[in-house]
Amino acid sequence: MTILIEQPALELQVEGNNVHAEETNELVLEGGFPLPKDGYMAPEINSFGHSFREYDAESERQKGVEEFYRLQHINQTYDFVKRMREEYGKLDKAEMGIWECCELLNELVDESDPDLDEPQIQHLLQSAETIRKDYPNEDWLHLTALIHDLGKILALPSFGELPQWAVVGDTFPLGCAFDESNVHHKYFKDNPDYKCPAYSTKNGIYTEGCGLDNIVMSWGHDDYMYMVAKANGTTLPSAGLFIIRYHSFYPLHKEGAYTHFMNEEDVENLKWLKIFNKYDLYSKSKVLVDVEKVKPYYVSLIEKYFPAKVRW
Ligand SMILES: O[C@H]1[C@H](O)[C@@H](O)[C@H](O)[C@@H](O)[C@@H]1O
Ligand SMILES: [Fe+2]
Ligand SMILES: [Fe+2]
Repeated sequence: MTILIEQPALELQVEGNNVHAEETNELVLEGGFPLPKDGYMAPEINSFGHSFREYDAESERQKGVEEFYRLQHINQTYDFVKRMREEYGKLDKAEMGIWECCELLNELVDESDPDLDEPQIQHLLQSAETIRKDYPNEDWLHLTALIHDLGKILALPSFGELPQWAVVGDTFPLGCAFDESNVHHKYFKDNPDYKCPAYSTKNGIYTEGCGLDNIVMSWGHDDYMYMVAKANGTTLPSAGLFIIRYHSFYPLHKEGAYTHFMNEEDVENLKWLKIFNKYDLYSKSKVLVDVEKVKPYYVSLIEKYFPAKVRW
């Protein structure tokens, strides 16, 4: 069922290369989900003058990004992920609040990202502030955006200082064939799993429709943050947790690969992930957010959805 509700129009806002088109005045309710009509006009080029996620274009970041994917594709194996899940599942690395964690990302620059070379705290706030403008009433979505990349602390010394190939970049399932839509797919041929017959068919060790929850994904900030949020009893809705866990799974949400593993709940949650993705990707900009100015709002959301101290 689709219900149309009148909504006040928002003004046109232009910030650097981010343009928010005038919001349409209709809010579409589909199966209980309020989905504003496509109001966000994404910029066409990134801060380096290229299209977003252009992995082959010659740019100042291209070489480093490709080398990143070479290492990631060789080293992420089924056994490696199992070990990581066990180690980080202990949540014995630190105790701290969510905002404190955001501040730790002040220093970290993501080597896998062709579109942004700013510290990660800026990316968190840029995506949260952009989605907040278009979805003012979905506060869970603002908080989801704020925390979706917090798992990148895995690269910091007190969290094991994992190499970036074990922290960032797009994610993909292990235990089945690597789909060709993965960026720089060619480097998988040097992954030990590539030669393992049990992992080389379309379904591999899984069955169709088994649900993404049963799939072993490459290890990184997504699965780690999902683990942390869940084990600490967050009250974020299931769509928020799904966004956190699969936002780097571009082969699925952008290319439509691996969709045969989804179950009904995944299909519902994927709708929100696709919305979120626009803000995650296209909000990347050289125009920085004033951290102190927006802090009180986000601290209030953290209090609503998380305990004061979180185990990491
Ligand atoms: O380079 C990006 C990284 O910055 C993101 O945090 C991750 O979610 C993406 O999937 C990845 O490709
Ligand atoms: Fe991410
Ligand atoms: Fe992100």
